[in-house]
Amino acid sequence: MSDPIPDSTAAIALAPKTRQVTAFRRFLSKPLAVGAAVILAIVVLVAVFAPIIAPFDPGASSLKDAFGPASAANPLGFDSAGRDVLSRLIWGAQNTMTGAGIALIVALVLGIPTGLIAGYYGRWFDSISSWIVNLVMSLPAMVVLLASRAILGPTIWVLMIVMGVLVAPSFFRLVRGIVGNVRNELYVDAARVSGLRDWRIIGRHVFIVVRAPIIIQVALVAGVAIGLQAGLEFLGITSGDTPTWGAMLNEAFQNIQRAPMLLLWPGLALGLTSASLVLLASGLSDVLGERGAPAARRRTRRNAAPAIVVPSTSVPAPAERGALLSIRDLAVSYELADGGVREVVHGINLDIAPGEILGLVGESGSGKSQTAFSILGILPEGGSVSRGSVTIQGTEVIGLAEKKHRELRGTVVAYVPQEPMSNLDPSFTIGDQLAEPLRVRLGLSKQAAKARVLELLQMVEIADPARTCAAYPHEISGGMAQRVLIAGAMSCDPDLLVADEPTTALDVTVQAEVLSLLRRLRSDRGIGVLIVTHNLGVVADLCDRVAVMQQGRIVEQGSTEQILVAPEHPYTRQLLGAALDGVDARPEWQPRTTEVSA
Ligand SMILES: Nc1ncnc2c1ncn2[C@@H]1O[C@H](COP(=O)(O)OP(=O)(O)OP(=O)(O)O)[C@@H](O)[C@H]1O
Repeated sequence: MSDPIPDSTAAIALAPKTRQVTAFRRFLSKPLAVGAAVILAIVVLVAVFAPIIAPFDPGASSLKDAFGPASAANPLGFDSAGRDVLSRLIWGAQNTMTGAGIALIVALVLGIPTGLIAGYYGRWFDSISSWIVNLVMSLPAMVVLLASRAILGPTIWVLMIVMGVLVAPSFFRLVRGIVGNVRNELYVDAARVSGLRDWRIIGRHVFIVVRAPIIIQVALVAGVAIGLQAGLEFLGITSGDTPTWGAMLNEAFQNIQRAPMLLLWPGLALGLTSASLVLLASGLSDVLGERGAPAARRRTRRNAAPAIVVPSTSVPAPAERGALLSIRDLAVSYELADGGVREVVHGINLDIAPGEILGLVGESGSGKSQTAFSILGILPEGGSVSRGSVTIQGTEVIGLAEKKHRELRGTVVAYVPQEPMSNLDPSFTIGDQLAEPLRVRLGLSKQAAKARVLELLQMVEIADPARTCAAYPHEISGGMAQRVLIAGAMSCDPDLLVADEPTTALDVTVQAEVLSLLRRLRSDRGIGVLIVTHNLGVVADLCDRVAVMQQGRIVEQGSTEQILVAPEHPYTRQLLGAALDGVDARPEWQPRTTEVSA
């Protein structure tokens, strides 16, 4: 069957490098930012090639030349010690940049990893690191630098390391804040469910989102570091031995009456460099800001509804456990803010045999997703399995070490989530995202993974796999995105597929196609499927058996035919009734009466 939405594929031809090119073009359209980048590039080149381009030794002095005027050999004249001003300015670029670089490197090394860990994991690491950061931020920087000078000596490089520690909190806070939001993105959950390790998820899916804001922050902090360094030198807090722009300013200021021009050159260099960094940061923030912002689609934390105790209905626990999936007496609980515990799934039993499709139906909040998450071992924070057993192919997964559970995810049990678009990382092409688990989990080479991705896309009936492979998520339709997620779930050839409302976000035609795809995968590959849905149409179309959930309990289960045709439990009847409510009853067929005129 071909994809009915060919329009999206047209856009795909533009795909992979378009974003970088557009960002670069957008940058070029900002004259101030481009000018600033050019000035900074010149300063950096001068700093790097200072030993080659400086005409004289910056420390060589000749008292007879003190305050000597400009000449062809010394275009900017001499300072109070008879040193060549141009050479000192050139070396000053190198030393000033090195000082700012040291502060930046220390700040980045301290701020980014801690911000990533605190934002991603939260808990005790976040509390402790945030406490330390608040402490550092509450310290007056100048006082700390003066104290450091007294203890560690007047060397500028040592003071720049201290400055790096003082500015590290700005990176920590930036990264922690963004990562805290991104960790709730569905595509991060999807990466977790596909069995990827945390460090890989952080490195690949999370870090990419903070990259742009970090670049902008680097430009701003570099300006601050240069300014502070110059301030320290100007106040004479450092030894002043190293030719830096700040040290030149200090020396010039002492002789302002006699040679005011000496202030001009280091002042101009500092002013131009700092202003360029600010302008560059602002330009970058315009250009990269849009890409850096995390997608606004987040999984919202559901509101806990008050617990309603309903009498347990007698659903006999099957005597034998299902060969593929077997759930016995599963209960899921959440910790409450007041220290109490709320049980949301109350001891359910379910079984799935290989090649069987089981529908888990029930109204919103009945516990369907909590059951699915328990199987996958991805219950949200605060939730835990409080009792019971879940086995997949005979392996008990409750209490299984996270490492072992991760090994099962993707290869034995895979997940097809509800919102296709939110589960794809907007920063990577479809091909990249599908290849990732193949390379990491199955150890395929780049080439082999690419070939397998094309096969997978073909398997889920995507019309032009090569184009889709090169497309970003925003360049494909919702139906294609759902197929891509199914392809991703099938990539490591699992035996059990857990699909959470896989058709809810799709229109009716595409829904039908996705259901037929799931049916075909079952018959071709013999996988078992647990499909979570509130749509009885999906159940009728796809499932062999149905379990009906109400308020955390399974109130009835049986074959699809039995549940739909002869439901026993009042709640099942109510569900069926609700499904038919709102549908206009079709009027009874009447033969058309045609009046024949005589
Ligand atoms: N993070 C959470 N913290 C506390 N309670 C939660 C949390 N997530 C879900 N619950 C509660 O668990 C119960 C079952 O939720 P679940 O998500 O399994 O329902 P569902 O049947 O899948 O509903 P839907 O069809 O709307 O997704 C609900 O009462 C919900 O309020």
